[in-house]
Amino acid sequence: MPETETLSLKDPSLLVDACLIGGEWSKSGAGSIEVNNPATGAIIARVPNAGTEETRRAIEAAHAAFPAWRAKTANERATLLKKLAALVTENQEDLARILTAEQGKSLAEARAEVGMSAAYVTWFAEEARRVYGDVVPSPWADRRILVTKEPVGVVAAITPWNFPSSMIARKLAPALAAGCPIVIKPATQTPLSGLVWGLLCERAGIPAGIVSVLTGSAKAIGGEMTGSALVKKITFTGSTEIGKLLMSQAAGTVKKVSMELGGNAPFIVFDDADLDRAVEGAMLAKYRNSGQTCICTNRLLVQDGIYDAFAERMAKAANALKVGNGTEEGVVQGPLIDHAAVEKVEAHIRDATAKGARVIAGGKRHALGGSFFEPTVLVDVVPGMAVAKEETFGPLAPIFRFRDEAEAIAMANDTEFGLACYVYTKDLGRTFRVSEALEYGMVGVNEGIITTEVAPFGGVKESGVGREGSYQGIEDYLNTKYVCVGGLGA
Ligand SMILES: NC(=O)c1ccc[n+]([C@@H]2O[C@H](COP(=O)([O-])OP(=O)(O)OC[C@H]3O[C@@H](n4cnc5c(N)ncnc54)[C@H](O)[C@@H]3O)[C@@H](O)[C@H]2O)c1
Ligand SMILES: O=C[C@H](O)CS(=O)(=O)O
Repeated sequence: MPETETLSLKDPSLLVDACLIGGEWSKSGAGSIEVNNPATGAIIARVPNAGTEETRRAIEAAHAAFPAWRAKTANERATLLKKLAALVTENQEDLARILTAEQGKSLAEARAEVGMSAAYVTWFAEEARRVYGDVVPSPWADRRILVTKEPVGVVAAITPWNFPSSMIARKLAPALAAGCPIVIKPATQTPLSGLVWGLLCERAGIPAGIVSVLTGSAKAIGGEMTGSALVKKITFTGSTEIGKLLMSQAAGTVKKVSMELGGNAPFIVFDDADLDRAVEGAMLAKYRNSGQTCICTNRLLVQDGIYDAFAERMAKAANALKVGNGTEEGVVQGPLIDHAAVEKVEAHIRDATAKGARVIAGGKRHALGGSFFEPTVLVDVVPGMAVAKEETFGPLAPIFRFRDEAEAIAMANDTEFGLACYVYTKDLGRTFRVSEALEYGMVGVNEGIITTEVAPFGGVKESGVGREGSYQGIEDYLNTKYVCVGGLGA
């Protein structure tokens, strides 16, 4: 029987173990679900196992609250969102501790994620007041052409465990800014960072029913969200497999969809790159959140001339990473989310080494046990190995080699995914040639960390549909309306 663990919080009320449904805190559902700390296995909370009935109530409450919310001025919504951002910032330490306890990432990364969450809310508080329309020159003397933007209505959001706070922020903020209510289902593994959004929205003065947060059966909640005619948009962040399922379920009522899905990011290093900068960037792009981010590099493509030097430096840097409980000072690699994640990393290492790859750093479960894994580097990796095609989602850096620009581009694009990619070179012409040839939604040039609320985040191919963040991020929560005003006389 796992032990229980009490988190040390300045404000213990931020550890919320009930669902927010139409402004009411509820423990309704089929029993409860344990929330475990992946670093210790301890139970940190139990949350409701809500299902279809609770979801229906939340959707109906959102539908009822929508007219008054959309009738508020953009400035009134912006003011409430700024209060919400201030509450996130004021409680950053507690929110980070809750996040680390249920997800495992280091406290430093958890603080950064909470900071990014506040940044998304602040950004869309500002964007709320910039939802512009158009007045178009009319082809008719007696008519005028107006184009306006209107909130789509009730939004349903389903989010992943790897960024359990910021993935909610970059959906909740544009939805509310645009005038839409939202019903949120956080990941089963990390519900607490989701439920607390409901509490903070309540404390910010956002009206009852505008934000609901439900934990429980993903299939039942998702089925009600995608099947309800009252829900006008589905916004999902998670695996491509589940994204495709939700898109098909949403088709029945022709809902708008935003999909932020899986990745398989190539990290391309040319002979002329700044080697130290490339290794630094690769370490960030690979091992952030112990390799469990959608834009983590999944394949390192290194040109022949610097292959050995790059691999040696990567191995040295990987061996220097401190692995442990995210609350420990200096720890930069927490546990993987669960044992299935560990088994996937092991399967990719087994497959690659069976086909000729060599381990030059890590390569096995960490001595700490549980779901801790050694930061690993493989060399002599070639296409045809599982790591070339499958998203590892763990601390595994497989290094492929390439001869020239054309081969690098062909290797990088040889995947059904198209989320993020990285290119290291000092050559300006090559920067533009390669960036333009790569089939991805985002390109980091000489940078391993590219996420910001001001830029459009999203992918092409099977990495998704739509963009989050930037001025574009609010567009997905708006409908366009064309108004032709006639009978005006010459
Ligand atoms: N593109 C991005 O911005 C982005 C960000 C984070 C994670 N991801 C991707 O997400 C994956 C890892 O996250 P994950 O393991 O949580 O993904 P997942 O798809 O397994 O789960 C994501 C969410 O979907 C829910 N879900 C699962 N089955 C469902 C169903 N049948 N109906 C409704 N909801 C269901 C889960 O409970 C969770 O809330 C990786 O592929 C990663 O690349 C993408
Ligand atoms: O896992 C995917 C997230 O979108 C990571 S990021 O924090 O937005 O880069």
